[in-house]
Amino acid sequence: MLSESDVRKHASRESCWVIIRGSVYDLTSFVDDHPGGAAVILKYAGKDATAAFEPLHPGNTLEVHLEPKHNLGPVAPSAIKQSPEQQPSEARNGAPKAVALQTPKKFKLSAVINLGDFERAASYNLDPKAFAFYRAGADDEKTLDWNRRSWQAVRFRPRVLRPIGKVDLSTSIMGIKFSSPFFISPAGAGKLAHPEGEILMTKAAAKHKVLHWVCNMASCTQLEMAEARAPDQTTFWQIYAMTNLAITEKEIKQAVERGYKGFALTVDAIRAGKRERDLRFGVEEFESPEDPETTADGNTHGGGISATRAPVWSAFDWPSAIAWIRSFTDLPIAIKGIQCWEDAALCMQFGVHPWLSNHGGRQLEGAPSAVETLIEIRQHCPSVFQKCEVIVDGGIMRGTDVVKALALGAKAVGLGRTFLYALSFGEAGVNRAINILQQEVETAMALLGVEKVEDLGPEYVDISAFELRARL
Ligand code: HEM
Ligand SMILES: Cc1cc2nc3c(=O)[nH]c(=O)nc-3n(C[C@H](O)[C@H](O)[C@H](O)COP(=O)(O)O)c2cc1C
Repeated sequence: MLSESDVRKHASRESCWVIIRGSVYDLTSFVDDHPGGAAVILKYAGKDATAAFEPLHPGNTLEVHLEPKHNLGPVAPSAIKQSPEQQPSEARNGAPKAVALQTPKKFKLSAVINLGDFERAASYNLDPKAFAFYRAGADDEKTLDWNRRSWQAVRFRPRVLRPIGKVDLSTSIMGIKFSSPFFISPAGAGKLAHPEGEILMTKAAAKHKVLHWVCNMASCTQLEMAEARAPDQTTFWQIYAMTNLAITEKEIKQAVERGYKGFALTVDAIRAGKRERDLRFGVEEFESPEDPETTADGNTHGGGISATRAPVWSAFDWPSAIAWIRSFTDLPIAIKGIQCWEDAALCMQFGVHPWLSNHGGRQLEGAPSAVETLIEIRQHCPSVFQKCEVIVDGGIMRGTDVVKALALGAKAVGLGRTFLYALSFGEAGVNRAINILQQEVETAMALLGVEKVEDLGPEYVDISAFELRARL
């Protein structure tokens, strides 16, 4: 059986062994193919990576992505005792799988009265590294901030003295009826917030009949999340095309078999954005003498948990991407990461739905917010709204933001971070986030003089702030 000292000898890119769940893996040939980048793996070369690995990966990742030759067998029980300082903070706090529940909650769910409170709560309650991973945006995080502020720049044009009774939030999204026009956007690593991970989002979504658009980078498996569905619940699946397309193809086929009824292909992440919050955490740990070296060219290994995403398949063009995904399913497809009207028009041409998103400001700093892209489409190619369902996300913090998006032509409005933060309180947190949003949307529609989602239109909003910007 391999021992602690055996593993320690393989702590470099040239020979990289790690321990995960008591087994030794030789990742030397895998390091440069790792979808989360080489740096994170090299940081744990020669050490036990279980605590860092678990919350970020579905339970079957090792079986799906590694060949049997990578598994060198079990490690002797005494292997790799790290000092508390060397361990990742989640491991220091106790059980490896969850970060959030190991520390007493400082910010109670009962104190949460709006969606922004979930972020404040998470900043108190979550492990700082986990919070940084969720919160991070690219570069100076200006796009992340702008996503939020851009909804505020849209003003309402309310109508009064209209009889308003029950406000009906229900709508259909890609052919399926839901109780609300907002949904849980695909966002991974849910076990950083709660040990049960994203299945709790599926359960809360079932309770409220809202859409959970499940993420393929989730920390629960596709099967677990399918099994968590209520009998009458519909969920959709999000895809990254990985360099090993065969793996993604299998994933899509299984998603169809497992009853996912709609798909999104995410196309805005062929490289990872430079998320400096993550990098700073990496650098802080990196300075310990145990960590890998800064190389002569000034690069560092171990630069944060999402710093250098490697191989997402980046050779697709429009015809090949759509033909590829269409060869697996006739179900509705959205292309996630549309950021200009020309690409929205291409979605229309190829019979798919445009999902206006800049990945929550995590990718290209300077990218437009979904508001700006909605306005562009209205100006240059309004037929997109007739032929496609336009989906949006990014910076939605209020019911009023949802209503503004719908008025500008969106069919469905996603929220990413908010539901991850809410998940730190378990299913109850996600339930509360949905309740808060439903109440805020309901109030905003009533005050606007509208009873039904389909009655919202551009006459209810004033976008002159954006026209002024365009003229300058
Ligand atoms: C040991 C074998 C490992 C395998 C087979 C593996 C596999 C994967 C795969 C397949 C993904 C893409 C997500 C998915 O489709 O499931 C991923 C993402 C990722 N992995 Fe690993 N991984 C390994 C080790 C590690 C380790 C030790 C870390 C240390 C923290 C790590 C951190 C990450 C991160 C940060 C992401 C990206 C998450 C994101 O940006 O959303 N991985 N990994
Ligand atoms: C921590 C985190 C992980 C994410 N993971 C994914 C993912 O795996 N796939 C994807 O298409 N989008 C992913 N996103 C982007 C979200 O789907 C969504 O576009 C974004 O969060 C919306 O912005 P918001 O967080 O301001 O609501 C992620 C976002 C965050 C914050």
